Amino acid sequence: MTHFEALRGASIAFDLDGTLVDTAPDLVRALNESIARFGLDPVPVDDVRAMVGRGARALIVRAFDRAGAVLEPDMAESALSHFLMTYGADIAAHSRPFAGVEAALDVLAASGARLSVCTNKPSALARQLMEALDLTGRFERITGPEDAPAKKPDPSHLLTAAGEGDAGRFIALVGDSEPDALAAQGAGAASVLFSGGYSEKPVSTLGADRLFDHFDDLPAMLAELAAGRRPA
Ligand SMILES: O=C(O)COP(=O)(O)O
Ligand SMILES: [Mg+2]
Repeated sequence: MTHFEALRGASIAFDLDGTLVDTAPDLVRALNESIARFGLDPVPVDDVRAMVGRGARALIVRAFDRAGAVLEPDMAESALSHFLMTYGADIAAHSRPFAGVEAALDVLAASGARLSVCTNKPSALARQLMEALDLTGRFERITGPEDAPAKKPDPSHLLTAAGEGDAGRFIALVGDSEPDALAAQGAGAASVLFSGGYSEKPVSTLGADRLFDHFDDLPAMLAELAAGRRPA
């Protein structure tokens, strides 16, 4: 297997929804069941892809905004708890890692990189999904929004996910949307965005250090960035 020496000791954090795993089919089912109770029409899956990334509550708010419907606070609580329950009841019916994810993680791990998850998905659901897809053991840490001082785009989320390590080490966040790019930039880390994920805005407008279309290209891209950032 290929090894990339520049990645030894690097901390590479991954976003979950829309980056490691294509979760939209299960998210859309739970979202549509939750909003149907308030008379809202179903949101098509492609629209949901542009609405994920800022957490479960934001997803509900965006669905109401999209329908031009008023969301009272008690309705928001009820829709959110229904969504969390429905989604958690069958979290990985159709959700699968994107093509090439496991192979890319193998190369990064073999290169000595330390891997973590940095997600705005509620922590318990993130852990449940990772278990269901047998991905947990590949990561040092799964850091959801409840595990950090503040969630993405706050850089403290990425720094919590990256954990302790040498001060000058290479840190990157591999994500798919604006909160990922901003968290990486705020932390002084490299931002690498997947073009096949979920983003409200075109990923090319988010100021990322690199964009990639397929996970096969990711390890070499990270290695090149890490080599460039190495202190002389
Ligand atoms: O659940 C969300 O809204 C976002 O999750 P992500 O940070 O893994 O993309
Ligand atoms: Mg995401």
